[in-house]
Amino acid sequence: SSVARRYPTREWNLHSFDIGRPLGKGKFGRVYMVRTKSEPKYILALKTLYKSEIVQSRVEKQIRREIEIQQNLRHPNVLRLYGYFHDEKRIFLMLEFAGKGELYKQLSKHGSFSEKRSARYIDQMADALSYLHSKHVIHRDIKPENLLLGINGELKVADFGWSVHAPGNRRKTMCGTLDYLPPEMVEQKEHNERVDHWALGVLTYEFLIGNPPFEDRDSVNNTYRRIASVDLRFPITCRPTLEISLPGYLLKHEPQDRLPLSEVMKHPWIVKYRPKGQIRPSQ
Ligand SMILES: CC(C)NC(=O)[C@H]1CCC[C@H]1Nc1nc(Nc2ccc(C(=O)N(C)C3CCN(C)CC3)cc2)ncc1C(F)(F)F
Repeated sequence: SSVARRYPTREWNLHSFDIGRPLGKGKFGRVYMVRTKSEPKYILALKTLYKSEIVQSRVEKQIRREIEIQQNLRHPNVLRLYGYFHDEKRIFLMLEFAGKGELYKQLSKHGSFSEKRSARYIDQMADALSYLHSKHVIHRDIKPENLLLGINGELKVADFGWSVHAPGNRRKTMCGTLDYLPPEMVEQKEHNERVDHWALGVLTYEFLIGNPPFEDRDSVNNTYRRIASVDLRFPITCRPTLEISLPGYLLKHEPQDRLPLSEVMKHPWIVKYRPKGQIRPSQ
């Protein structure tokens, strides 16, 4: 854009920052809380990626795509990537600092979330996903570990390492949990942005119940089978009210049968817990 031409991004380097406390370990290196030395003093999260590890895991293309995609995104529920720089050994991502940290830590601490908290997170997720899909970006890796919390507890979708421009056909082998994979990815078929609708259904279920719906801790193959057959079961103890119905509309085998995100945001359970007086961009 013309703005970029007039204000070229200034050269950033490690000396531009005061390094604060480590926030934890990312996939390819540590994450630090940092502050810019020059005014205005910004607090950021600086994510370190070791080039050697990126080359070894052959994910250079993925990292490049993650940077290119996330740098162009602007949404309150999507973690900002302000810029990046590198030295001979490392790449540094200048990311938005999420004041309340990692959502999965809250989930494991509480076991599961209340209806109100779950509904508010899912509402924000649906908003973020409809924004991403409007830019033809599929996240493809929605799960609690990839969600952060802003200073006011607002949800921030992060880690675009697996995101692609739709439609996608993943070639790399997946790592990490299978629990969030939809049938079409388990069956290695072509997939589209509806994979994120499926993952939203898994996320809703896990927030409310405390574990993902198709999990089988003992057998990966059985998890595959349960996903492919959409073997969805609700614990007898669960409250047979509205809140359980949302996963049922998203966890459909056929991608086109999954509830559109605009409908998720109008679902009675979501509307019921939306903060009063909160306006939503009209879908
Ligand atoms: C999505 C992705 C997969 N995940 C990540 O990248 C992880 C890897 C390591 C940290 C996190 N990355 C980020 N974390 C924050 N904020 C943050 C994190 C942790 C705490 C926290 O609870 N402690 C320090 C606690 C404080 C209390 N003590 C006891 C334990 C640690 C507080 C704030 N902002 C931005 C990022 C980002 F993403 F920009 F890098």
